[in-house]
Amino acid sequence: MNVSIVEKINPVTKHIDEKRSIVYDTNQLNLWYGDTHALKDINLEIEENEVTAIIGPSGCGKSTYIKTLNRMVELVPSVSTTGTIKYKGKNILDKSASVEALRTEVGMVFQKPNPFPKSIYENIAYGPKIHGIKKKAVLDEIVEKSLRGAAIWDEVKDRLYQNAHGLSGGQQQRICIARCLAIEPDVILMDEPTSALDPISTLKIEELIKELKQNYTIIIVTHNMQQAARISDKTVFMLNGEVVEFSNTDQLFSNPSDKRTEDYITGRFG
Ligand SMILES: Nc1ncnc2c1ncn2[C@@H]1O[C@H](COP(=O)(O)OP(=O)(O)OP(=O)(O)O)[C@@H](O)[C@H]1O
Repeated sequence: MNVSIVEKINPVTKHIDEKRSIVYDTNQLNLWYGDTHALKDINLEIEENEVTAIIGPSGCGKSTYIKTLNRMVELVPSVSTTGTIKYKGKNILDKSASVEALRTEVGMVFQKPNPFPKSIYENIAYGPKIHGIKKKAVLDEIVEKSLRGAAIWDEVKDRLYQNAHGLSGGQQQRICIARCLAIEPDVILMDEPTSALDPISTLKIEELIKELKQNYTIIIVTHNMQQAARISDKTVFMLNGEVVEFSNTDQLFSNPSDKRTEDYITGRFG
C-alpha cells in the first residue's frame, strides 16, 4: 500500500512552515481562443494548503484560467498562449511538459457531477487501476479511504457495488471528489462544484473543502460570493480576462483596494 494516500486522506495535518510554498506561479499569461483574447497578462501565485477562490462576472475568464492549470483548455483547437505557468517550478505550458504526469497530481471536479455509469466502487478504483494497482485488498483500502476523505463513506458503504448514478446530485459530487482523491493529487481544481446542488449538499461540500485544505491545495471557481467568503483563504477577482484584485479573502470582501472589485461585490454589476 502506498502510504501517502493514507496520510493524505486521514486528517494528519502536514507541518506547514510559516511561509507556504508556491504551487502555481503564473507569469504574464495570455490566452486566445482564435481572435478572442480571453486571459490578459495574468500574474498569480497560488500557495499550498490554501483555498483560492476565483470570482467575477460571466465571461471574465474564470473557467478558462482554471482549465489552463491542468491544460484542459488545450482541448479547444484554436487556443494559443503566451507566458508561463510554473507548477512546482516547472512550466506546464512548455510543449515538452507531460500532461499525464501533471494530471496525476492535479485533480478536477466539474460543475455537473459526472460519475462514470459504473458502481461506486469502480468509480473510485478506476484511477488507481489505471496506475497499475491490481491487488483487491489495496484497492479496497483506497476506495474506503477516498470515500471517507470525501465524507461519503457512511452513506455508501453498504451499496458500494450499486451504480453511482443512483445517488443524489450532492452524493454524486462527493463521489467525484473521492474519485479525485483516489489518484493522490496535490491540487484539486473545482469549477463551480456546487452550482448544480441544493443548499444542504452545497453546505456539505463547503465543509469538505475546508477539511481537505489541510492536505490539498484547492482552487475553486464560484459565482457565489458568499461561498468564496465562507471557504477561501485568498480570492481572485477577474474582469474581462484580467485579474483586478488578488488578496486575502477577508480583505477583498471587507476592504477591496480596487473600485471595480467594490462595485462587483456590492452588486453594482455582474
Ligand atoms: N471554447 C471556446 N471557444 C471560443 N471562445 C471561448 C471558449 N470558451 C470560452 N470562450 C470565451 O472566452 C471568454 C472567457 O470565457 P470563460 O468561460 O473562461 O468565462 P467564465 O468567467 O468562466 O464565464 P462563466 O462564469 O459564464 O462560466 C469568453 O469571452 C468566452 O466567450
